[in-house]
Amino acid sequence: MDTDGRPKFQELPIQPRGIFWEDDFISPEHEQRLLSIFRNELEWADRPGRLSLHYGYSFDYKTFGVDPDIPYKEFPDWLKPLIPTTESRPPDQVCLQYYPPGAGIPPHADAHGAWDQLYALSMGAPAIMQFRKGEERVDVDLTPRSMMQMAGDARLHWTHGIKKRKTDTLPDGTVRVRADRWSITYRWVREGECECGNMDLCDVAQRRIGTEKEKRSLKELEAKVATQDPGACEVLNWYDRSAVEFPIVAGEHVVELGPDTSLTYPVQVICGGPETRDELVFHIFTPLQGTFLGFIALVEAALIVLREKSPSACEPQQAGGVWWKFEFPWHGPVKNLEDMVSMCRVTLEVHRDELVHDANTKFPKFSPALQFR
Ligand SMILES: O=C(O)CCC(=O)C(=O)O
Ligand SMILES: [Fe+2]
Repeated sequence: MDTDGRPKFQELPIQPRGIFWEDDFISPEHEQRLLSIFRNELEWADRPGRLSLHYGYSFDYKTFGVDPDIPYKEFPDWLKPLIPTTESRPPDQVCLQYYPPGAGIPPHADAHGAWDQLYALSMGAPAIMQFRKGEERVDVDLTPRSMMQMAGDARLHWTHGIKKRKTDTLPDGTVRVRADRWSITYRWVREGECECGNMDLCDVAQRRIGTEKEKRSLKELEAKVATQDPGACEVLNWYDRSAVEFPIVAGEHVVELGPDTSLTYPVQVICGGPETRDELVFHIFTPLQGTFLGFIALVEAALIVLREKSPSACEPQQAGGVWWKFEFPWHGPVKNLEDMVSMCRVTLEVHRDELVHDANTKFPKFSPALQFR
């Protein structure tokens, strides 16, 4: 691949096919200047784990395309020279991510329906990315200053992820300690539909077969939601495993899930208000129909974790106004529930009504106004 005169941008001779690579996309001096900007000039959320900042367009969950209502966020000056020039136009969405030691990203395939091309630039400390397909595992060392393009099989038919751990073991047995890593991922909106047909990984393929079931189950689910019995533990009973979609449920709060808005699932959580003081009502809304099966697994995994960590938290009478914080460092359809359970972070905060405001400030992501228009 040498479309713009950069002979170093070459496909790695490994499975999965489709990983194109360029070492030294930036110089060590350039990298140092960037790290200084990332460390000193950017505003990062104050919480542990992987953090993200977004540039360019935002994603609209209804159309699976660019959201015309969210203004385009110009690429900052430091970002402009880092844009790959191997595509015919600049990327539509760019995400800068910070991985402190121990942070990772669960195995996933970036949404096929929304995005076409995908590139990632690595900076700071190296980390091993694992590609997976069925039982196959392939480790790729994301060395600093390298630019990787995931195309073809690597993009569509294998998942990729970075284990959440503090060391990586190299092929020669050396144990390498993780340190701060930054990556920039670049995404181009897909024009047309993904036709890969991979039922495990493709949200388009899943949506196509899910649509029929959704229509059938929608009425029934609407009725269920209207008369639903409040209580967190009821959530699992709200859905019929064969049903694919919940109807839109009016709610007050939207929680961001996933590493960036492109891959974020909006979830509406209704907390006990004055009329439902001692009840916990937990509503889930996702217009991302194709990935909803994955989403159900996600919620299920979260609840398993939640029960294990604090069984009594599931008792509605103890709630009296509850803020649920679901943090899933995950996006894309779920294949492996075990991975999900080990990766998802669920925080349950119990508040009295008068503390709701505090919770809002503490977790600004709960505020729909801040996060989603
Ligand atoms: O950090 C990286 O290099 C890749 C992150 C990633 O897979 C993603 O954001 O989808
Ligand atoms: Fe990814």
